[in-house]
This record gives sequence, structure tokens and C-alpha cells, in this order.
Amino acid sequence: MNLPKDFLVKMKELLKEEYDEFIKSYDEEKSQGLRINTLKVSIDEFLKICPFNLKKIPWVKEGYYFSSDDRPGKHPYHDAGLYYIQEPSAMAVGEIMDSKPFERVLDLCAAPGGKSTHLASRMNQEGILVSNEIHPARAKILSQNIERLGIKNAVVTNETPENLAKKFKGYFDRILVDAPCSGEGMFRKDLGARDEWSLSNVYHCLKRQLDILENAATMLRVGGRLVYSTCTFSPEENEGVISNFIKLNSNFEIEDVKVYDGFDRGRSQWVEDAVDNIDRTIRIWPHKTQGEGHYIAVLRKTDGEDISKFNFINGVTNKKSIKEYFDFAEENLLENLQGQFVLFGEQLYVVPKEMLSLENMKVLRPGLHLGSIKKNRFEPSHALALYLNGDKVKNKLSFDKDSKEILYYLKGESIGVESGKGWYLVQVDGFSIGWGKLSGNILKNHYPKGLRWL
Ligand SMILES: C[S@@+](CC[C@H](N)C(=O)[O-])C[C@H]1O[C@@H](n2cnc3c(N)ncnc32)[C@H](O)[C@@H]1O
Repeated sequence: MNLPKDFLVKMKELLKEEYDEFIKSYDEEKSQGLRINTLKVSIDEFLKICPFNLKKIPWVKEGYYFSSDDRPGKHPYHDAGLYYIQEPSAMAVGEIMDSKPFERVLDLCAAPGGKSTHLASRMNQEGILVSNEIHPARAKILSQNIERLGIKNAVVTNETPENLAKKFKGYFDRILVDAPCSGEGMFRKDLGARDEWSLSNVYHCLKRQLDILENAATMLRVGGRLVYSTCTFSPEENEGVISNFIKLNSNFEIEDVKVYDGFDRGRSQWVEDAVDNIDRTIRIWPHKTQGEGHYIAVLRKTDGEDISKFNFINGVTNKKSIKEYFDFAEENLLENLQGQFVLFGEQLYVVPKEMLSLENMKVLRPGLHLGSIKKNRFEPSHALALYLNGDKVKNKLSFDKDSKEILYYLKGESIGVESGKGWYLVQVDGFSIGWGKLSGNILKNHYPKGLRWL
């Protein structure tokens, strides 16, 4: 593989006798992984129905390698959100974040959503996950992935860390900064990262990483946990950024983290003036594990201003204003959705309890999108279909993964059905995939145009 010359010189200097082994890893095939979405299916159940050739990733409960012959991205189970395709080392970050139900969690650099969807699966639809992405186009993809995986308690924003920090001071229990970086650890997988790499970009990245971390620190409550990760090897962006951050924020300390077989520790000798305990941080190397390069540090906020007063969002108080939704729910649903109902124009959302006011913020999704209230009728959203399972609706139609009906449905075509009328949750092997509206023995297709198979 053709790698930047300055990068090779630097790595040789750092790795010394390990260098040859490191370089050899670039001739090996990259490994690919998928993470089972336990919001939709248990691990055991998925393994029973899984059509791919899987092998366990040791460091993630829900993580599996798939073989190079498998195409999990082009399968109805992918559209049903049963899994997320994610680089195996990247899955270690979600595992180490260890988010829990009922917590307030922020993923500050979240697109396309690999880690956010992992954090959400561990929260089991309870608590609040704010998934933020600064770039508008990437934020849209993030929102689509949150939707596909059927997540209810996520709020997707498109903000700068500075703006978020003004609103969410001292609010979160856990924050992930999966920082934009020089991407050295992804050269085998992402040729773009290799072509854009330069020594000067490393310095540009480390400055931005420190700024992002400072804003994250403001948003963490005292006692809260901050996880910093990169997919680069450069010590400046890893041990260097963490050392500088700790020097500037003496109310944070580095926590020890469990290491798995093949994981390495942060190297104090690679930066000038490394702080104590930098060797508690983690390095993942492609020549030591079956995965790409990553760095992870876990920090705890030990002191600071304790904030207990927040400006919470107000939901709809007059239920009559969303009567069309309640009529729909009575006719079609078997679950009373909990949370606050919030209307943005004609779009109705259910927002997690204790979410802050979203005034003056760019929000793509303030919670689970339920649908739109049109003149005297309610049209359910795709996000609602992906959240609901078969036990929560009165009418459903399930098709086999290999059936022509599921292929027609994913292509956006109508399907002939023997009888019935009204909204039906369409499923593949019992897993929700979208809506259809049945009338005159024809199921009208409501699979979103942008997601249809060509
Ligand atoms: C490593 S990627 C995140 C990957 C994501 N966490 C996942 O697992 O799918 C870093 C993200 O940071 C975003 N970013 C770039 N500049 C930023 C900044 N100044 N502040 C916050 N995020 C930024 C990038 O657009 C990118 O989506």
C-alpha cells in the first residue's frame, strides 16, 4: 500500500523494532464487522436467523466479524435495523462508554452514528441521548441511522460544540468525544484519509480536539465521565491532547479501563511532559488485533460547579391539538407512548422527559418522529414504524426475507393482499421495516422514496 512518506518516517521512529510487523499489517485484508442492534433482536435470536458467516469480536458483546463474501449492507435485515455495520476496533469505544438506561448522554461528534447507535442500544430507550454532528449533510445521515435502528430517546442536533455548551452546562452524565482526527488508523480502509494526510494537518487536528474537549468538559456534571477517542496513531492527537487537557483542567482525572487481549496502553515516552496515568489510556493496533487503529481515554470530572436548575422543554398541553394522533393511536397501536409530545409545524414528536428547551438550536430530530398531522388526519412516520414491534400494533403483515413481496416492498411497489383495510406495519420475518396502507386488496407502499432499492 502506498503510504505518505512522512507518516512512515514518523512511525518508524516511534515503533522501532515493532515497525516491520506494523507495516506488514497493511498487506492484510481489512476486517469487517457488524454490531447486533439489541433494541430489535437479542443476540441469540439473531445468531439463529443470521444468513452471514459470523465470528465473535472479543471486546464487544454485540460485535461480530463477517466474511468478505457477505453483503450485510444489502439485505432486508439491514433495512429493518437488526444491525449496524461498524469497524471492529471502533466498537470498543461504545463498550468502554458503558452508557446506561435513564442517563443523560451526549455524543458530540456523532455522524454517521456508529457509536451513537451503540450507546442507544445500551440505554434501552430510557434516558436521553443527544447525538450531535456539526456538518449538515452528515447530520442527516446520522438521523437516518438513528431512525433505522428504531431509537426512541435520541435527539439529533446539528450544532457547534460551543453553542451546545452554552445550553447544556453541567447537564450530562456521560459524554463521548469521538474526535475528528488525521485518520492514520483508517488508511487501510479509507483511502481519502490517506490522501488528505499531512504533518501540518496533525497540528490543525490537535488544536480542534482540545477546543472540542473544553466544550465537552463544560457540559459534564461533576462526577460524570468523558470518553475521548480517535482513529489515529499520532501521539500529538492522543497522549498529547489528553496531557494538555488535564494540565488545563485539574478537576479531571484519567480512569483505568479494562484492556482486552491485544490492546495496548498509551505511551508516555511519545510526548513531552505526559501527565501521570497516561498509561491508563488505550491504543488499538492493526498488527496486534483484528481491527484498525484507535486510541481511547476515559476521564472523570472530580470537581466543579454543580448545576441543578435547567430550562426543560415544554410539551403540548392541550391534547385536543393533536387529536388526530390519538385517533390514529387508538385505531392502530397497542402501546401508549410515554414522553412529551411536541409539535414542530405539522410534525409531531415524542421527546424524552427532562430534555432541555431546544430554542435557538439546529435540531434535526427532537425525539421520536411520530408523524404529521394533516387536515383531520394523521400520517405515521417511517421512524415510528421502525420503533414499533409487532406486539405494539393491531395490524401487521410479515413476509419472508427471501420472498418476492419483501423485494417489491423495498423497491417501492404495491403488493396484492387478500383482505384488510387501513395502516399495516410491514415486517420481514417479524421485524418491522415500514408502513403500508391497505385498501381494495392492494397494500399501498409507504417505504420512503430515498431508501428504496433500485
Ligand atoms: C470520527 S468522526 C465521528 C464518527 C462517529 N462517532 C461514528 O462512530 O460514526 C468525527 C466527526 O466530527 C465531526 N467534526 C468535524 N469538525 C468538528 C468540530 N469542530 N466540532 C465537532 N465535530 C466536528 C466530523 O464531521 C465527523 O463527523
